[in-house]
Amino acid sequence: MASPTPSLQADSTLHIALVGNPNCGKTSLFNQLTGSRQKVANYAGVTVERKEGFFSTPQGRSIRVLDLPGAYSLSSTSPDEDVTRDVCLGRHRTETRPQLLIGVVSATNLRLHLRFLLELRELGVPIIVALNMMDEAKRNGMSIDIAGLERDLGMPIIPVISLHKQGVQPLLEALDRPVPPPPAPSPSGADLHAEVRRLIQTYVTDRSAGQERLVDRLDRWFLHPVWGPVILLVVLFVMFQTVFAWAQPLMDALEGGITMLGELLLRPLPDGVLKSLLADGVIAGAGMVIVFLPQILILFLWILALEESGYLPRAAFLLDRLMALAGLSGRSFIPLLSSFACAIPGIMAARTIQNPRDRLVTILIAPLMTCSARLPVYTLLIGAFIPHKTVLGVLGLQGLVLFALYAVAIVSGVIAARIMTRGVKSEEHPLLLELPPYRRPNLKSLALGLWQRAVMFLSRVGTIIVSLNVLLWGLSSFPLPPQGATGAAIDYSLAGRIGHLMLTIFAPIGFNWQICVSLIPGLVAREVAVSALATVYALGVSEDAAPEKLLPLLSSQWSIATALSLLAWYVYAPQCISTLAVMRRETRSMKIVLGATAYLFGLAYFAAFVVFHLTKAITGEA
Ligand SMILES: Nc1nc2c(ncn2[C@@H]2O[C@H](COP(=O)(O)OP(=O)(O)OP(=O)(O)O)[C@@H](O)[C@H]2O)c(=O)[nH]1
Ligand SMILES: [Mg+2]
Repeated sequence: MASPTPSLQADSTLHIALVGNPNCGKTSLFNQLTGSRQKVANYAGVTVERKEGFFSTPQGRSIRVLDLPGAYSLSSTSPDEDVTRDVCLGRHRTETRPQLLIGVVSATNLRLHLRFLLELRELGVPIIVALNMMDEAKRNGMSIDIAGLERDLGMPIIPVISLHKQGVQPLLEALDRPVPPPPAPSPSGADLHAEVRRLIQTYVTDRSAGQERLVDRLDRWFLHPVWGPVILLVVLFVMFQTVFAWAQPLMDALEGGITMLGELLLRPLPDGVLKSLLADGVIAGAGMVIVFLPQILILFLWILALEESGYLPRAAFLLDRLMALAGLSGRSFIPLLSSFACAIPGIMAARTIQNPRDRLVTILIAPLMTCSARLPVYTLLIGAFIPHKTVLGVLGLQGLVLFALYAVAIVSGVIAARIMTRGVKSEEHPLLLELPPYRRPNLKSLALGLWQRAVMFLSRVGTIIVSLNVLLWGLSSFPLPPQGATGAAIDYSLAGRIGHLMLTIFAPIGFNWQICVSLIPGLVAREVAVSALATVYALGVSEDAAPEKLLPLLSSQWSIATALSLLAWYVYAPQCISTLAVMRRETRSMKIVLGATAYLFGLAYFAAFVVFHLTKAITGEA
């Protein structure tokens, strides 16, 4: 149940915090308790900052709860774990020490998680143990003598399943009882590992012990030195193929719908400024971007399913050698992988990296990983310039080119990192990655995740993209052409003039003035370039010419060299203000941000230049 504002209840509110190892289900539990939708995924290091929530127990006790980043111990060495340590020790700058800790422990990983719990016991703070993932433990044939363990540990233990509301009911009820006294610490100098072994031997029966588990059987394939990388490649390949193949019918339908809606809305309006604003500024612009919703959702469906499946840390393990080539460790993999959705969470996830140099390099190359905002630009250009045909019988050429764009970005990231680290090996501890159990993605949470993405995307279109496009429309429509002018109005406008001026810089890489105009709003957010192109071209036709669709227009007006050059530009250019802002926040250095911006724009220009001239030489275009 969501609760009233904290300030009203400040005095009587119980302050609790969820503490435990990474991936034990703290955020799942937090979401069930508070009704929030914080990110949950099946790998270690998902939560990197504390999150606050409020709820009340069945009997009306109001509670403030903190979800903390997972930690292996209280002697942390990475910025995310620092938060957890500081809160637990009462040393945090803004948080008071919680009155009660919920020690979250996964029943499927007691060997590791009980150790941290024993460390928490030393703190002298009341603790309730939430023994999570009881469903999985039962399925694995495990049984735990909870009453015995509870007595031995001196802390109440509440079995929970954080996948659904009923699963956490027992914990809610426990929170209605008086706060337990702090547990007695272990005798000083006790060997915590030995203590954990004793506890498990005494209270846990694992009927599956000795049998080969599904995890091991799957890992034999997924981590195989030859088959592992082959499977990884196939997974990525299929992913990009489906982005085109599955999305096409949906995109066509959306496009048809938007065109119809536009006509319906615009028909009653007289020709003039208002009609042009709506048609060329809003509908052409926003419509052009909305069409890409299916592709973005398909990409996210894959990302969410992979995140939940437990496969990602395996991929990190396989790519450890590639990371070593870049002078980084496998620990940089997940932050970089998150950057494929969006560089912002990726840069934040770099907090899980202990070594400061590795962390900085990871942050600096994160914007090179292909975020989902590039997808509209990529697919627009691929759709216009790459023929829709299959090669080798089954592979779509368009999907193949998309795959290649991603691959180029990854290789560039590796090279950039190698230059920054000068190939010096990472001093990060050797990769001790936890391999989580495999899990079938839950359909409900997938659907919810996709829904959240769709809402986010549409609200971005409705806010940033529409406003930038309206602004661009204004710049492209005024000042009005002089009396008796013959060309398109945009040629006389401010944007038209700026575009022509920018040609001095961009003509050498094959950009025309329309592309230059679209780059300006595209600096704020990448997708805007697509809607901006739609607006610029819509305004570019003279009054009596019939409006044309953007795609055929581009393929008839641009040379392939220009299209490929723009694609190359988009692989590298740091056109996203929010990414630069997060970089500033995470590194606390404007110098780093300026350096990153300069190196990324430099790379973009260089790559576009090479691609443009190479393509021209190959195709023999003038
Ligand atoms: N079967 C099962 N899965 C669970 C349960 N609780 C959580 N999970 C899954 O466990 C994984 C990790 O959950 P999170 O809530 O992200 O774990 P966390 O402790 O917040 O992880 P970090 O933020 O990385 O420290 C996800 O795949 C969840 O769906 C449970 O009770 N049963
Ligand atoms: Mg979490």
